Amino acid sequence: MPTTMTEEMDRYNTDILGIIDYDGVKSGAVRFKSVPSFVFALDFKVDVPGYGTITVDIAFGGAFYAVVDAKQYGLDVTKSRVTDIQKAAGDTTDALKKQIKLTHPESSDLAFVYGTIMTDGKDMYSEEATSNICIFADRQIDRSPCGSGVTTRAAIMYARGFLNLGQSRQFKCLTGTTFTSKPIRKVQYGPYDNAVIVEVSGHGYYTGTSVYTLEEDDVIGQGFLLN
Ligand SMILES: O=C(O)[C@H]1NCC[C@@H]1O
Repeated sequence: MPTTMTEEMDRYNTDILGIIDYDGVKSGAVRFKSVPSFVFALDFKVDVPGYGTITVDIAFGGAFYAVVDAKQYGLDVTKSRVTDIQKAAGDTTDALKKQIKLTHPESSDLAFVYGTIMTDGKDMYSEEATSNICIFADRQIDRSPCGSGVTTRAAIMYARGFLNLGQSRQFKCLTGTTFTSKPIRKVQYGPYDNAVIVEVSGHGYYTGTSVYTLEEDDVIGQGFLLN
């Protein structure tokens, strides 16, 4: 039986793969392989009104995120009020949208800052988990360490030489949920020769089954476009 994600991908002849362990009774570990992930800018200075000049890394791990040590705002991701972290991160995303133009090698519609990930600054390798909180879209707070977020963090750690191919790092968030993120393959992606495919794993739970139907005369159900 295949034992690594790469072997599984070869087995199914696919580039996209999510795997859920299931013993016939109970679900278990869940893992997926990311899209090509890459660093767009390291140590980018952004002027965030009310906070001053903040230094962020910007990278893509399925979406573009700014990754920043919460200490720059006088905050602590394990102790500060979540609303304070949400405001600082949201204001940073808003400021970046005005102060940097992003590009993506394949999809221009992905070329925007989707969120800001506040971290404990523990980027250098450790067997201990590093904590982060991801504030994304319209200032939503992720209840998990964020799949695309820990992909992004792994791409940055790889680029900085803090994480090697095949080396796992643990990420946790306020709810206590932990994800593992591991760069598994270096790839060339557009102009990025240091892009990586990242494997993210966590734990999944079965929540239910739905069956959807489209009746023949359901015209709206077929989709519509308002403009
Ligand atoms: O885990 C993820 O990647 C998603 N959760 C919040 C941000 C992304 O949409």
